[in-house]
Amino acid sequence: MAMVLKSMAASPGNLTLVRQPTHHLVDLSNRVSNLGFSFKGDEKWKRKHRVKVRAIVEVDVEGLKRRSSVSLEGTLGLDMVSEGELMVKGFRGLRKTKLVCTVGPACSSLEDLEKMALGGMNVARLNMCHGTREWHRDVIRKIKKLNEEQGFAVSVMIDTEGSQIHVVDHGEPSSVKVEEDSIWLFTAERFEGTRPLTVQASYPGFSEGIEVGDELVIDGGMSSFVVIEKIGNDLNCKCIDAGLFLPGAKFSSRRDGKLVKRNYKLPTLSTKDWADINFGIAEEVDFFALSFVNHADSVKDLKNYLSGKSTKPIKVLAKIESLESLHNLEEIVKASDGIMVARGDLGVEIPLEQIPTVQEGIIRICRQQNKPVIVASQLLESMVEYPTPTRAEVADISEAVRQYADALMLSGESAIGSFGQKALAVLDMTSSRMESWSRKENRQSLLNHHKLGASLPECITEQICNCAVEMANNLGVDAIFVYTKHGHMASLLSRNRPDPPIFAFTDDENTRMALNLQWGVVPLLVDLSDEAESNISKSVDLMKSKGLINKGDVVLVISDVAPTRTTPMALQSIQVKSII
Ligand SMILES: Nc1ncnc2c1ncn2[C@@H]1O[C@H](COP(=O)(O)OP(=O)(O)OP(=O)(O)O)[C@@H](O)[C@H]1O
Ligand SMILES: CC(=O)C(=O)O
Ligand SMILES: [K+]
Ligand SMILES: [Mg+2]
Repeated sequence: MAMVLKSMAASPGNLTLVRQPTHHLVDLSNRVSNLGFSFKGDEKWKRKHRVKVRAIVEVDVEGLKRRSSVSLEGTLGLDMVSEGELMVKGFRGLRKTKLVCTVGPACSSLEDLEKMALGGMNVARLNMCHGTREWHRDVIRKIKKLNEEQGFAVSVMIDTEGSQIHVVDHGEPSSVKVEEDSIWLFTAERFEGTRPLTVQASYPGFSEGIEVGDELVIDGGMSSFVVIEKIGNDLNCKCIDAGLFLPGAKFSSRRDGKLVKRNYKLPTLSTKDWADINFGIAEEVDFFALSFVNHADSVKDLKNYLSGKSTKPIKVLAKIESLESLHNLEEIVKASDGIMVARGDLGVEIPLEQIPTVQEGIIRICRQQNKPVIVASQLLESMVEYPTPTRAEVADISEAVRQYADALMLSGESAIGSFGQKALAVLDMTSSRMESWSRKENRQSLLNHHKLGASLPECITEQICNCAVEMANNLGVDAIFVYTKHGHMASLLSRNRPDPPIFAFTDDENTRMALNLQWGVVPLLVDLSDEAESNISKSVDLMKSKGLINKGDVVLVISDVAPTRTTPMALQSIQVKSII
């Protein structure tokens, strides 16, 4: 696969091209979104002078030569990665599945973050389990700087530490081998240094509800013990399945093969979590991912807190990673703005073989309830160390895409791995390939048209979106345009997983950043007037002038016009426009 930059011309002005694009083009395969163009100089100046910079790019994808003119003019409110991708791959080539990357020491420099953004990162995740607040602040500011100065639109997510009874410290910095029949003491006692065959639990009440004869399963099966004696809060345990003890290992307990429900009455949000939430509010992040949610109430509490405390509407995602959350799933999904299937900790709490069906069930409920859903953990675990994925990992990613998850997430692969960008490229390529393959199957029936709206106007909006997607698919239109203030119609369209991409025009920056997580939605930040027709013609003209839509393209347009003085009726419509 070869890519050659043919020619490039910049209009006069004090704009500086700071990097030659060829370097990115060569090593990042067929993603011409990875153009690597970046400009010094401030955004306002560029907008004011409507600077035009065009590059002619010739791409040789599997023997098929395509020539494209890539416009880097001012801003259409379309992020530069989507714009580049649209130019080269066309409407059908846009990836629908969104990508979330955990930022850690391996990718926290400005340069690495830029490469991740170019590689298709839609959302950057910061795990508050690690690093200092200063470190996180620095990363958030770098991402915002890249967005502002280089035309990216990467959203920021803060993932809380949460208060799970988790860590069992065995006193060693690395893993410890556990021999069959060896006897170990699990204690909540705090002591300096190490004692042989002794592990410290992080919480005094860790053994509550655990009885003699129960099984302790470490990290979902790394090793297993049977409880032979209970002395106060401490447990004497015999290893019945030899294996490993990793530092910070987690455990679940089972009785007669069934999980023992443990009710530690720990708050979902600890004091430290609340401080991290305040930090996220101050830094104006876009999402909070709430760890170890057990009940809808903790989601509601946080949402209430945010509505009083944050001027910016920050979305709250609930992480499903406990047995209890599965019992309260529907309520939690209803209360949240989105869900993360946190398979890492979930695999400690439930038998591993249940994860695939649980994942599919969660995705189905999320789609029914119209909430975006992220599939997380171990998607490309082997790539933390190796430059290629296992075939099983590629199959796992493909299955999550086929199940129509909104987003896929990298954890250690990007945070600490040696091949973070490559792992991102694997996610990108695998999901794009699976999307185009499964587009041929009509999966709309899977939705069973679960009715969401309670009031008539809500039902009308929902029906319009359902019908619009059916029409768009049947007509084979190139794109769907929707004009939306809060992103509701865009998400209702996305819920139906249409064949064409959904371009969501909004004048609200927060809506734009929130839509980054929704399947198939390309959010654009534009000025919207009360005049629906003028909004439509303005955006079509802009896209045409930038060569993003062409003569002969067919676009399905959904507009939702609130009543005004001149038009006292609310009007929702579907139009089909042929570009001339
Ligand atoms: N900011 C960071 N600083 C240092 N290491 C990090 C950071 N973020 C992630 N890591 C490392 O990457 C690994 C995987 O990251 P991740 O945060 O996704 O862990 P996780 O255990 O899956 O998440 P959670 O703690 O929410 O269950 C962690 O074990 C940690 O070693
Ligand atoms: C992502 C996360 O928290 C987990 O998988 O446990
Ligand atoms: K976390
Ligand atoms: Mg977790």
